[in-house]
Amino acid sequence: MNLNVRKMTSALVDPEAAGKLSVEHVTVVLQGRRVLEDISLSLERGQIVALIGPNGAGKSTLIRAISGVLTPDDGKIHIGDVDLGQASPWQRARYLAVVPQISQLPTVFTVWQTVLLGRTPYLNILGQTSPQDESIARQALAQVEATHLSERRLDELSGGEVQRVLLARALAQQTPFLLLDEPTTHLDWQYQVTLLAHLRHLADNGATSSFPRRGVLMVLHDLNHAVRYADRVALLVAGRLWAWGTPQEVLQPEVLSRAFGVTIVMTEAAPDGYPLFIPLPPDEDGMTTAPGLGAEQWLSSASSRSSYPA
Ligand SMILES: Nc1ncnc2c1ncn2[C@@H]1O[C@H](COP(=O)(O)OP(=O)(O)OP(=O)(O)O)[C@@H](O)[C@H]1O
Repeated sequence: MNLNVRKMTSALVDPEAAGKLSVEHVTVVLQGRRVLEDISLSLERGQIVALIGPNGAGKSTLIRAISGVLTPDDGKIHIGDVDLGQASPWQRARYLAVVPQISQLPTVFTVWQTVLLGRTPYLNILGQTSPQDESIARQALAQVEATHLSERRLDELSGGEVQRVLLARALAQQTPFLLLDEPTTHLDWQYQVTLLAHLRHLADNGATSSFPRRGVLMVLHDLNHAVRYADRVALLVAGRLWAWGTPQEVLQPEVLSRAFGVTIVMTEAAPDGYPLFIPLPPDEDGMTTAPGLGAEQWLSSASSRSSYPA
């Protein structure tokens, strides 16, 4: 019975036709607190959206609301014409793959079993994986350079290795949209930039020619990654969308300093043409100021000196 329902809902899913994920006026109340309030934003195929904001702002909650782990108290989330609130978990899994924070993981599986779980939405009526599923899982592991870890258990891996395996599972799911909650946490600098460049490639070209242009929504704490890799930035503060737009529009030191409660300066361009964001250490009163300059003066001079590449 259940299997037939699965077959029917699968037939209704057309991820290829899904061009845009829309979050419309979403509010989430947890234990009587409005953790998200009237959030609206969108993610198109081919785009990377960075979700930034201080601890506790609601970033993970928004990822959980979009992925269906929790139900918004108000508002809607659509992919194309599909209302995700009405979609079965099976349908959602054909549209969205999620890379959660590592702390949310079961660790008893091997790497191979974990990546193969990404093929669950495509299993045949007997629940078996096909040679094609296994080939796709192998490719996904190779893409994150983790083939050599296949037989290891997740609880035997370093944080960075687990992060890459989770990305492989999401890639194996072959969905048009990817949601990643702090994907660069635990990764060393080489793997951070490799991962982000790979996500950029997935957004621009897709993993395979048969599945082009993904939409990527990711929580980032490093503003220097957001400025380089995102097409749009959503700044959440205390459950509200403080700013939404291009990196040039949102990543302004005055806005960021107010949002994070620390003086953030934007310095001259790095060799690749992007500005650098640096939080200043607090002084004895707990405030942060630039050495030798008042914060305001520093911020205005930093703004006027900094430029974004075209
Ligand atoms: N199940 C829950 N019940 C009650 N409150 C919750 C629950 N989950 C999260 N919260 C609260 O909701 C707020 C937003 O949490 P969330 O994890 O979305 O923040 P975040 O922006 O992802 O933070 P961080 O950067 O620290 O990961 C926090 O104040 C948190 O304490």
